[in-house]
Amino acid sequence: MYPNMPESDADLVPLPRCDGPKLKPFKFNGPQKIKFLDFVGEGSHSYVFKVEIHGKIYALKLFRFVNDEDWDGPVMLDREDRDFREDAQIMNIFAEYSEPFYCECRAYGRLKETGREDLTVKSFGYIFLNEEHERIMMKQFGNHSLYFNGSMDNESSDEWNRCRFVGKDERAPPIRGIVKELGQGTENLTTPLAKSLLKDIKEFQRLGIISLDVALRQVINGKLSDFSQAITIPHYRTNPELNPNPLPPKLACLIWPDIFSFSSRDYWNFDDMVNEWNEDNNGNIKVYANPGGKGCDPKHQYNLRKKTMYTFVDPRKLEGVKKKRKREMWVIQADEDMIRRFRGGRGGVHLFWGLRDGYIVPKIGRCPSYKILEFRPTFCSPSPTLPNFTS
Ligand SMILES: Nc1ncnc2c1ncn2[C@@H]1O[C@H](COP(=O)(O)OP(=O)(O)OP(=O)(O)O)[C@@H](O)[C@H]1O
Repeated sequence: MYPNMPESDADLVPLPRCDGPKLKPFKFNGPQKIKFLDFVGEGSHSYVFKVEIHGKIYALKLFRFVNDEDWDGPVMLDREDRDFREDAQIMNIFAEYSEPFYCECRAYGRLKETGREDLTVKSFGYIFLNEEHERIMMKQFGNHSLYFNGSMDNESSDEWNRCRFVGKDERAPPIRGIVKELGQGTENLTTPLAKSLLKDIKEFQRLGIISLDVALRQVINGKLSDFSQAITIPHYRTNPELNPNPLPPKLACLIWPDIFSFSSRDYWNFDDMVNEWNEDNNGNIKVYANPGGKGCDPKHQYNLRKKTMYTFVDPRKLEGVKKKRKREMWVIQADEDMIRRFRGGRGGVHLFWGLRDGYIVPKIGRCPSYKILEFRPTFCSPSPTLPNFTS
């Protein structure tokens, strides 16, 4: 699940290995040589440093080995008695799509392959920090109480998270990092910035990248810059073809409301960001995704007469990578139950997932919306075919 310490450059393959976009390794052109200059910031998944490599300045985001309950893997999703934590194979199937480091690799991979790196701060590839640099970094920034083993505010008391998957040589897996352009955060939301961020959210979604954790603290150089929770298509949450083929229709039907919920949530978070800014700063920014910034208040978001709900982009269509782009909203038929689930702006329909025959599948018995979906097959919407990025 966590890559082992590489024995040579040949081990540094584009990651993750699962279907979909990948990030290449950073090119050191020789042995790893990083000069740590400053501590820049931290988040729930990482510590970020200002570093110098070959005379150039970068931001280096080093990822924690977050607790299994805190990422979209079998432990968080399944919540049943069976303990997956020590099963590297099972953990890996999910991790390659959903563990924070891989989430970020996949999102950056998609931006690169589609030529849309302009949407965020530039990434120059991933690194595995070698033991010498880890020692130097921990010593140099000891005053920041760096703790990589566990989630923020919930650190594991021992090295278990990281060290349960040691390689043949018994060495702990390396700390994983992504080298990025060093930028500047902002505490100031303005109308032009809000407009530009809203436009960017739609662009990310058209490229099949959602769950953007939209918040002002994520904005670097005027761009959303944290993809540690991003879902990038193809993903088991969005693509039935990653599941047993053919996926029984009643399972395929379960998939899209989940992704509709994630897609909408990016806009609710955007509206929250604007509302919070206005409240805290006596501001008057009027840029909202949903009418009046009221999220999923049915009065605004739904046309109750026609019983439709919408979000702005169907990310599965990957319109952003096509030559002729359609700018259609994603409009769905809704029933009272679905509307009830979205009411209040934070709900939606989310699935539980599990493993069957090595594939990730929705768990029927645990799916709150199973009944609705089973009896209303019109809710099914086929997953579009993925374009071939290499052609
Ligand atoms: N490229 C960058 N240039 C300058 N500062 C950065 C850069 N990337 C991140 N930072 C700083 O580091 C902090 C943590 O980064 P980031 O939000 O990417 O980490 P995270 O662990 O994924 O956070 P979160 O808890 O929001 O998911 C940011 O809030 C920001 O202050």
